[in-house]
Amino acid sequence: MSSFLEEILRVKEQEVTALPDRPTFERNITLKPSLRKRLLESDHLQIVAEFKRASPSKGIIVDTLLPVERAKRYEDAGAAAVSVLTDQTFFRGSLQDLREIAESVQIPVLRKDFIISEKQLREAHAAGADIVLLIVAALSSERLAELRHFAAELGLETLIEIHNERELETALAVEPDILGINNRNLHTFEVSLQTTEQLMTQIPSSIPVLSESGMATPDDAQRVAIAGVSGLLIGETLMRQGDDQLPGVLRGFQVKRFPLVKGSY
Ligand SMILES: O=C(O)c1ccccc1NCC(=O)[C@H](O)[C@H](O)COP(=O)(O)O
Repeated sequence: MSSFLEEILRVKEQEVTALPDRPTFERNITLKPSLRKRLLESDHLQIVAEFKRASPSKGIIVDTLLPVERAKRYEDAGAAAVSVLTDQTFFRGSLQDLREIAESVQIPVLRKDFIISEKQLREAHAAGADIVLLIVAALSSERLAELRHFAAELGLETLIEIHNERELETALAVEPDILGINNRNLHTFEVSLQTTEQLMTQIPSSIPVLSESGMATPDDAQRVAIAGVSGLLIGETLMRQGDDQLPGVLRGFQVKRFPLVKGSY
């Protein structure tokens, strides 16, 4: 395990210990339409647009945007879902960001965090998330299976994230709703789209795949589209766009899928 991941998991263990078994608030909105379904049915790459103030690799990205305002702009620009980083210590996010966004948009909302406990899943559900991230590198295969199962019981879709072949095997064993290939190396923070290109050769076409991290231009989207992904998870590039530029930039990433899905020929 990378030392960064070890550090973040130490902090998560402490946070989880302090969490109540059951959230002190209840979900007050219904679940949104399935992202998995949209990924499977669309003939263009679908964009999961991330609300990301800061990151371990870049420090502060932008701290002047309001979560609800930006999420609504993502939705208006055609994003398929909003990803909300809820980690405070390393990404300056919060569960409050997620609650506010989930109450304000009609597209599904992903809780992007380092989830290691059922408590966090209950909390995500109560706050209004529709999808949760489970990172294979952060969990034993047994815990991954338990958390995946519990998320399904709550009605949450799972985005199961991998970085390499070994993690792919573990992820496939738990039948992910959506598979995420993260192009960012957790040891060096370097980003390489080759990670997506290489792993896509081993993934059955029945599983919708998001390529995550490092998407800067439509050429990047085209590259991973050719490899066969169904969508992209994009944070920094979208966060850095002004309101006027955002729709055009987001549209630029919505390139045609390969192989073209049934009905789109
Ligand atoms: O973004 C980071 O620096 C980072 C470092 C270590 C673990 C995770 C990290 N980011 C979480 C993500 O997966 C990204 O926020 C997401 O894929 C979007 O990436 P990008 O488009 O490159 O902002």
